Amino acid sequence: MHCLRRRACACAASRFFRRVYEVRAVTWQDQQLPADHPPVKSGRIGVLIVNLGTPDAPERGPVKRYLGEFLSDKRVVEIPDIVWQPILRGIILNTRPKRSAKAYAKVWTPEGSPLAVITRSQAAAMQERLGQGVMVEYAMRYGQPAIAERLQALMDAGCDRILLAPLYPQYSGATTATVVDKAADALRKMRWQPAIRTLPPYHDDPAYIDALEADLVRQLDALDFAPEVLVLSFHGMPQRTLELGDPYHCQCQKTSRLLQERLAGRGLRFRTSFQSRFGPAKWLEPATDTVLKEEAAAGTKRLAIAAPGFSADCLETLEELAMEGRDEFLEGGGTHFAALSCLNASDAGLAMLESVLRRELSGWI
Ligand SMILES: C=CC1=C(C)c2cc3[nH]c(cc4nc(cc5[nH]c(cc1n2)c(C)c5CCC(=O)O)C(CCC(=O)O)=C4C)c(C)c3C=C
Ligand SMILES: [Fe+2]
Ligand SMILES: [Fe+2]
Repeated sequence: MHCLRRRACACAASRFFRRVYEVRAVTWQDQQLPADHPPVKSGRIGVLIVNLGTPDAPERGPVKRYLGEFLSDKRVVEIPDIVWQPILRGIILNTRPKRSAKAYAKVWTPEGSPLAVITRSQAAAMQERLGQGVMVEYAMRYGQPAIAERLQALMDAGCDRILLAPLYPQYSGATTATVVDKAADALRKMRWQPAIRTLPPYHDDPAYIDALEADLVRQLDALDFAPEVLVLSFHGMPQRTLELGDPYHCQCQKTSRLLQERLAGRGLRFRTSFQSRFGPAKWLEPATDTVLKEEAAAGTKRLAIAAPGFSADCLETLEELAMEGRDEFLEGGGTHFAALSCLNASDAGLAMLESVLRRELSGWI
């Protein structure tokens, strides 16, 4: 501190403190920046859209890397490392990647994994709709583009207020919370942090229910058959997470109830179910595959299925529901099956995203 005040002094400590002082002085005294100083933040607003993540290619190696990161997240698999890591590294990562890569190959597009392609187009559409006053980026919780890197990109562009928007309508520790944790890991390392807001779950938001209603009605009306049953399938979670207080199950049930109220009067019967069971523990029930088999066995001939909890079509909807689910239902005796698309970058979906983002940005824009 002594050398800071004696600006004529040329000792090393003085040179160091003078440099620190000059940088701080930008805000304190509005002095000129040194030529090599990084750009000073200029008070822009950023939005970081985040989804789950997906492998870089539908091949064993990239799928193994992706699953290794995903399934090592303690928010996703809540088993102590000493027990879980040997199972994961010794068994799961030696068997599952090959099988999952085959499944990914069935849904892969020339532009890449559906989840990545759709998330990218949602971010581009939000940039267009929110205008130049807001900078929109997207990141993935697992894999690329990484949250820390895109947060830094927003800050480098001058954003000092950032809305972190995990695109999960229903909150769960394994999805929403782990995105916030990962962003916090990056923020923890920053001297000068941006102000952060997070997008709350929007499972019962009228804008979300409106969008689902409009998009599902549009798709149901375009079918060449009239379904008797509409299955609303949500991603599953271990039953234990519900018992420990995770609100995910209740939020799925609420979305389902609100949607059924909107679609009442269309002559449909509704089933709510949970898909993608993983491992031997008990998961939320009823399981989607069980419901499809039950319906077929009970004589239902025409069935449609939608996945309202997924903001973008992905392996779980395009392969598990639209391919495996179809086979299960038709092999059981059903005659007509339709897997309806997620909101994706539909007009209804984008209007809903814009509406929830604008609400969270209020006071900033
Ligand atoms: C313990 C395992 C898993 C939990 C818990 C889990 C929760 C969960 N996942 C999603 C959304 C998605 N999951 C996707 C793929 C996927 N999920 C698991 C396991 C758990 N998910 C695995 C192993 C996989 C990979 C595919 C496979 O090998 O079967 C995807 C699709 C990703 C893609 O690349 O397309 C999404 C989306 C939610 C919303 C959720 C909890 C609420
Ligand atoms: Fe999953
Ligand atoms: Fe519940």
